[in-house]
Amino acid sequence: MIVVEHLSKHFGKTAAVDDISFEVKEGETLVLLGTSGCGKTTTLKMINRLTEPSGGRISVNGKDVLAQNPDRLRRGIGYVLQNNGLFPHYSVAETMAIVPKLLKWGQTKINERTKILLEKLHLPESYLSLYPNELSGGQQQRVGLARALMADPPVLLMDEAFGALDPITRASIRREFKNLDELKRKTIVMVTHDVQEAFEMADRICLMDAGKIKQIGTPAELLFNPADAFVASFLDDQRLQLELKTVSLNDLWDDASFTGEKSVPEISAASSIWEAVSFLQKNNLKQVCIHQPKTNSWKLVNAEELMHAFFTHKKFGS
Ligand SMILES: Nc1ncnc2c1ncn2[C@@H]1O[C@H](COP(=O)(O)OP(=O)(O)OP(=O)(O)O)[C@@H](O)[C@H]1O
Repeated sequence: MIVVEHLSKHFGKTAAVDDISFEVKEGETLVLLGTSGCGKTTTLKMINRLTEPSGGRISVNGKDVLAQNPDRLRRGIGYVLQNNGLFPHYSVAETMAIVPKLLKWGQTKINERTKILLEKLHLPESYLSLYPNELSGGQQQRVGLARALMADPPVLLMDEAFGALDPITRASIRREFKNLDELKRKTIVMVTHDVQEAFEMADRICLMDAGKIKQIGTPAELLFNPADAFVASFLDDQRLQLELKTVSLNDLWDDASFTGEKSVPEISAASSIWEAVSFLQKNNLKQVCIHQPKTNSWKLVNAEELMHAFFTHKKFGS
């Protein structure tokens, strides 16, 4: 879907992006992760030509982006800006109508799509007349996403989309966004410097440093097969939490000695260990029943057995 080949960007003597190549498959979420100044935003902005590359090639859906009219290209790629990027003098309704108007949609179609997205993003219709300064950070974030989704673009670029939010709102909004059906169908490239966020949102992570790619792979690959010492140490501070979020109940299914028994409450085997333990804690439960949809079977487990299985799991246990 998106193919980046030998892409570079120099600002004077600074090589902001230095000969990087990667692909993003259709429907995949790729997270560009790395410390401040490593070239994430510059990479993202070259995909929709807000920044012109110094060298290399990018194609979206088989078409070279440099061969396309930049305005037309951008109308087909949703973009959620750092700190929302909402225009202060545009109401929510006007903000959501920006791209549809460029695409010459009629007012009825704009109203219909606006209504659908407000509902999906849990924004009341009464907000349509409000301006950004009348909205909370979380609400602004929802409007920023709604604006990017109006024309239902197949590709979405998100730059530190949750950056301006407090940690609790940030975690709950990104969980909500991850489960939005509108986002599940899209090819997404997302920039963040937040490791936990990257691990929660990504199908694959592209870890960058000083304009180069250090490793690109699934969260589990980066955690359990780091390409080098830089990758390992980048994740070290938060390793335990990341492992608990990455290893699923499915991963432990075969070698854990849980009791096979059907009961309620139930949790899917696709859930992470972190989700299972949080579920037990939040609901003040001693045991939870794991459901394995593939074989339609169940296993009963308590928190102690779960943690024991996690720490003795053979494939991981770094
Ligand atoms: N317009 C510009 N002019 C000059 N230098 C720039 C410009 N944009 C970015 N840079 C430089 O390029 C490098 C990469 O910047 P970039 O914004 O891509 O990093 P980043 O990883 O997204 O960082 P952050 O998370 O802080 O946004 C930095 O050294 C930055 O100072």
